[in-house]
Amino acid sequence: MKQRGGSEEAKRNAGERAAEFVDDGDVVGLGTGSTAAHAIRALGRRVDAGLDVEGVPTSFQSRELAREAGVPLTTLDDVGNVDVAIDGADQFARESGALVKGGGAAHAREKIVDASATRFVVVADPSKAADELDHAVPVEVLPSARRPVAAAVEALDGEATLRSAERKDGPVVTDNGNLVLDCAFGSIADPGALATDLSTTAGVVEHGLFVELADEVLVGTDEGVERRRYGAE
Ligand SMILES: O=C(CO)[C@H](O)[C@H](O)COP(=O)(O)O
Repeated sequence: MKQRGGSEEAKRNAGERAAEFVDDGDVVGLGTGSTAAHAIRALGRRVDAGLDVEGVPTSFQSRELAREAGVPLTTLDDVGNVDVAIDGADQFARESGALVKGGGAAHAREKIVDASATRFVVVADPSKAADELDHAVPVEVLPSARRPVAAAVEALDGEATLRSAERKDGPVVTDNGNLVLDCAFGSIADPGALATDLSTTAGVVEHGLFVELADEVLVGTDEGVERRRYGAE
C-alpha cells in the first residue's frame, strides 16, 4: 500500500480509535488508504473477539484488506446506507472539516459510502491539516472526457494533470475504469462553490472535494488522538 503523509504511529492511533466507535450490529463504511487500513485491521480484531458488524468497502484495496482481516462484507445495494464510515483524507480544513480525498483514486466510491453514513469519521495525521485547502483536487473523468474536462478546469483557473501509473506505462485507471485528473487550484477559498462547479462539468464522474460531509476528524499523533467535531451532533 502507498505510504502518504505522517508517521505510521500517528495513523495507527487515529485508525484504531475510530474502530472503537463501531457498535455491535453496525454496518461500517471501510475507507481506502494507509490510515483507514489501521481501522479495518482493528475492526477485524474486534470481529475476532465477537463483534457483529458488516463492512461496505470503498475500493478493491479496502475489500481485500477487510477479507484478510476477517470483516464480513456487504454492499450498499443490500443495506442502503451505513451507520459509521471511517475514511482517510489527503487534506482537511481545520475550521470547516472540508476535505480533499482521492490520493488513492477511490474518491467516487468513497463519496457514495461516506455520504450515506449516519456518522462519517475521518482519520488523519497532523500533516493533513490546513487553514485553507490547497491540495490538488483529484477529478475522476470518463476516458472520452479527459480533454474537455481539463479545459473546463483551466476556465476555473486550475491546472489539470493526468495521473500516471507508477508500475505501468500510461495513466491510472480507477476501479470504475475511468481516468483521474489532479487539478491544482492554489488556495481554495470557497470549496463549496468549486465543488458545485466541478460536479456540474460534463464528463466528471466525481471529484475529491468532500464539503460538509465529515462529522469529525480524528487526528492521530505519536502520543494519542485529537478529536475535532463538525456539524450538528
Ligand atoms: O482518499 C483516499 C483514497 O482515495 C485516502 O483516504 C487518502 O488518500 C488518504 O490516504 P492515507 O491515509 O494513505 O494518507
